[in-house]
Amino acid sequence: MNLLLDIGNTRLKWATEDQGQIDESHACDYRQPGCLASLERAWRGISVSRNLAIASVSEKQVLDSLIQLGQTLWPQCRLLIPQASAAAFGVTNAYQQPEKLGIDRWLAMIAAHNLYPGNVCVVDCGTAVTLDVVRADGRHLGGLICPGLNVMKQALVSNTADLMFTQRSYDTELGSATDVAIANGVCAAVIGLIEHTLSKLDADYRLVLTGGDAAYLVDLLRVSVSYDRDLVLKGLSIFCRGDANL
Ligand SMILES: Nc1ncnc2c1ncn2[C@@H]1O[C@H](COP(=O)(O)OP(=O)(O)OP(=O)(O)O)[C@@H](O)[C@H]1O
Ligand SMILES: CC(C)(CO)[C@@H](O)C(=O)NCCC(=O)O
Ligand SMILES: [K+]
Repeated sequence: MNLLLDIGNTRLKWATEDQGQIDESHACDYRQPGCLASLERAWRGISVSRNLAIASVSEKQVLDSLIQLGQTLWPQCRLLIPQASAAAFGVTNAYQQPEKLGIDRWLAMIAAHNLYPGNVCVVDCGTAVTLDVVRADGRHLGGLICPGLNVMKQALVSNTADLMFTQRSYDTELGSATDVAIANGVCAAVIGLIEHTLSKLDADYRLVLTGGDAAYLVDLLRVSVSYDRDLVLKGLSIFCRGDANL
C-alpha cells in the first residue's frame, strides 16, 4: 500500500493506493488547529508498506511535520518526494530551469498525458490557477499562473475601502449587487483565461480541469471539459509505480 499526499497552499489532499488503484481521496485544511491530530487518527489504521509519496508546494515546515508523522507511523515505508525535472514519464518540461516548475503542475501534466492521450490543456483551480499545455507527443509548451477565485476576492477586499464578498455561487452573468459582481467577476476572469488560451492554440486540445474550485467552473465553460478531481494524486501514483525515464 502507498499513501499519496498533495499539499497545496490551502489544503492537503490524500489517498491510499495499491497497484495503481487510488481509493477515495480526502481533503483537509491543514492550517486549522487539530488537523495533524485528525490525520494521525485517520492514518493509524492504515499500513503503508511501500511508499509515502508527497507533493508539496507549501512551506518546508508543513512538509517536515507530515514526513515526521508518516515515519513515526510507518518506520519501514520509503519516502518518495518527486521533483520536477527536464523530462519524466513521456513529458518534457518547457521551463528553462525545469526544477522551478511547481511539482503539483508537473504531476498533473504527467497524469493527464498518460491518462488522456492526445493534446491536453491542464488547468488546476486551487489557491492559484495554473494552466499548462502539453502536446500529444509529451512536449510541454509552457503555462500560465494567476490568482485563484478566493485569492482574487481577498485581494479586492484588501485593496479597497468598500468591497466585501460573501460565500455565494459563481456564474459569469452580469451582477446587480456587489457580492454577485465580485463572485461573477473573478469567475469570468478564470473562464476567460481558459477560453482565450484555448482559442489561441494551434490545434485542438482536450481541456482537463482539477483543483478545489474546478467543480464550480466545469458547467460555465463553453468548451467541452473533462473534470478529474485527483489529477495530482494520480501523478504521484505514476511515480510510485514506475521508472521516470520510460
Ligand atoms: N471543503 C473545502 N474547504 C476549503 N476549500 C474548498 C473546499 N471545497 C472546495 N474548496 C475550494 O478549493 C480551493 C483550494 O483548492 P485546492 O485544494 O485545489 O488548492 P491547493 O492545492 O491548496 O492550492 P495550490 O495548489 O494552488 O497551492 C479553495 O480556494 C476553495 O475555494
Ligand atoms: C503555482 C503554484 C502555487 C500552484 O500550486 C505551485 O505550482 C508553485 O508554487 N509553483 C512554483 C512556480 C512555478 O510553477 O512556476
Ligand atoms: K494544487
